Amino acid sequence: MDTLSFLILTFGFTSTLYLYSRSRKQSDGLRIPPGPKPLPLLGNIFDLTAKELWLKATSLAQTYGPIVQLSVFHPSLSICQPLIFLSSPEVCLDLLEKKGGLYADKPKLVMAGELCGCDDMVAFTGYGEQSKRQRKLMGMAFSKERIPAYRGLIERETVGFLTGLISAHSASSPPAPSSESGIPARFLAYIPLVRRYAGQLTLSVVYGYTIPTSYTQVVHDKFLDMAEDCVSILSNKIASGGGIWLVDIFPILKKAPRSLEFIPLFSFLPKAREWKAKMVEFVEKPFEWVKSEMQKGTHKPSFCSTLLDNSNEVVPSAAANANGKANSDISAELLSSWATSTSATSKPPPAATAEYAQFEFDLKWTANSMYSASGDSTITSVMHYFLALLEDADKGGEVIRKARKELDQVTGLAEDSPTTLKPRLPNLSDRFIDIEVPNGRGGIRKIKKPRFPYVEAVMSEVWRWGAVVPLNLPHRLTEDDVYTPPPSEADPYPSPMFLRKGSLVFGNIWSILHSKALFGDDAEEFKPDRYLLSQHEEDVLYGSGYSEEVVNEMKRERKKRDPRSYVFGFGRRQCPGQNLVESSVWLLIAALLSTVDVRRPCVEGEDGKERVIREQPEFNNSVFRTPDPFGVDIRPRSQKALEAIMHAGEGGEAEDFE
Ligand code: HEM
Repeated sequence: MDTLSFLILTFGFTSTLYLYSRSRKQSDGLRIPPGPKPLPLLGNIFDLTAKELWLKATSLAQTYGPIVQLSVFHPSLSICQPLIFLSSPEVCLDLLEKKGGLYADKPKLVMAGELCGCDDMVAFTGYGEQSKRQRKLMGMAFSKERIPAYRGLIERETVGFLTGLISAHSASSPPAPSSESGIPARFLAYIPLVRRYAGQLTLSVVYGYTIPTSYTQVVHDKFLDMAEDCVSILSNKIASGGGIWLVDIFPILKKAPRSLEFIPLFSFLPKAREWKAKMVEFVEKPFEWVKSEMQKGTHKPSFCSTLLDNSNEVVPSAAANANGKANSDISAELLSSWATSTSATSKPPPAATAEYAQFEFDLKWTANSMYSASGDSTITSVMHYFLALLEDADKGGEVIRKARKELDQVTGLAEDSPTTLKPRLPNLSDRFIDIEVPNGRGGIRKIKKPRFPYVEAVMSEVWRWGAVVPLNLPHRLTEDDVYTPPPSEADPYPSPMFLRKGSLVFGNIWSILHSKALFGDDAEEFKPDRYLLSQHEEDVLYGSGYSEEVVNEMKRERKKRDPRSYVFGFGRRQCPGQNLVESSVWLLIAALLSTVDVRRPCVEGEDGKERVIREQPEFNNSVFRTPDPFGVDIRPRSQKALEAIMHAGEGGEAEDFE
């Protein structure tokens, strides 16, 4: 298309849309959700901030109530894109969960999907056959039953991470140069280690790939670097400001000839080409690597290799013929053999059918989605832990003292622990104790009781206080909907609202997790004690003689104040990695609490006096609430703790694969 005809076509198209929209009935006489007044034509674009949009959405909810609508372009235009923010647990539950089928779709974004090549990433796939197939594959890898199989892997990486931390801070390390921010680099040394830990866990599980260097060496790994680059492009560039680009509203813009790309309006086109090339590489390279390792017979069993190796049992038509077994039974057996096996098997290559091609395509994109979604969320959780512990240290270290009181009884890491208790790191089998209590009806209730309630509370509070994905990921409404929200301070007598088909719906996780109504007036503070059970709750949940109804009612009540009910999103798109991070983040937090002290960095001023560096963290990522790098002084708590880490790193528990 030449430049002139392109411009004429674009002008004609937008004018037609505008004229058509002026006569269009929008809401069947019902009110649309409230929000700040949109500007003529432009709508609310100036209310959308690229930085910490969740704060803006929360303050709008205080003014307008738990459902707020902003629009890109004026709501009277049919080209307007409504953005709906849900800021209370009740409305998230009513819409995203109870009406889950209507709200499970994803926006079909021209820029992110078609132009940047992210259409087939799980978080972008529309609700339908493809997303169901992909979620089924992930369910096979990360169901609750599967998680114990990753125990050895999680423990090994936790030890590696601690060893790296200790070595980065040890006195014998060469003095590290100062960073650009003026903070000596050794106080920032934990960041590449967290990144490596998060990446390595998923690389092992998904692709069977092990980064060749140890945690004590500086690491630039091809797959890790690629993931970091692409996830940063995704969340900071492509999805910045809600992920809506002008080309999403006017798809015709994508056809602009290259000769127009020097105009700022069309600068998205060369960017999209560059980003797409990177995304394609990010999906293809690790998957091709697994296949080539399999051909050589040198692969380690992983999610990809197991499914590829047994594709004739997983691909639907083959599975239907295989001994008459249902597909899901075969899958469960198959994955169980993978996670416990340590050696590679080799089978003849599968037949090249359309179904097989579909299976490989799904597998490749699902693997990539798990890999890209797990990195930043895990890194962000760990950084929130360090931020919280810095505040705790400022206040005298009550959190760490209470947590250690519990952990030391098992790990023997206190200075006054009995000598009969061999000092060691915590491991995943320490987490729960199995108890059996009479259920009040002559039977037995089997319960997994947390052994360290305070450590559990620290993890819950890290997730609540930090809010890893504060605005959730956008869902798309597939049909017009009518909803009356519950009364709120801002809207005490709510009337029914019209929610338009095609609206993008954001669950404002941040506002829920920081709600005073739910968590009290001290909701802004980091306070794990808020989750500790009262004596009555302890009796009902773990004591004998209470009926199932009473126990279940108490569980329901506690669930409302459990951050896990919100941090992993809602309904049919809820995070599939939750069970894995429940274990990995728990162990990391328990191990850090047990073994290392966390303080604000100190530097020597020109006057020779020590100066504490106090940084105010900035949050510039628009999807994850990842703080910009901040300095932390991390040291082993004691000689005993140091030896426990070094000993675990030399072998011992860390090699204990199940
Ligand atoms: C603390 C860690 C994590 C947090 C807080 C978290 C949170 C979330 C949230 C809020 C969503 C959006 C849910 C929605 O749209 O309603 C999501 C989606 C997703 N997460 Fe996670 N996540 C974490 C770790 C992981 C891990 C470890 C994996 C994979 C191994 C993973 C894989 C995914 C995928 C594939 C999606 C897209 C699901 C879909 O659209 O159907 N996440 N996560």
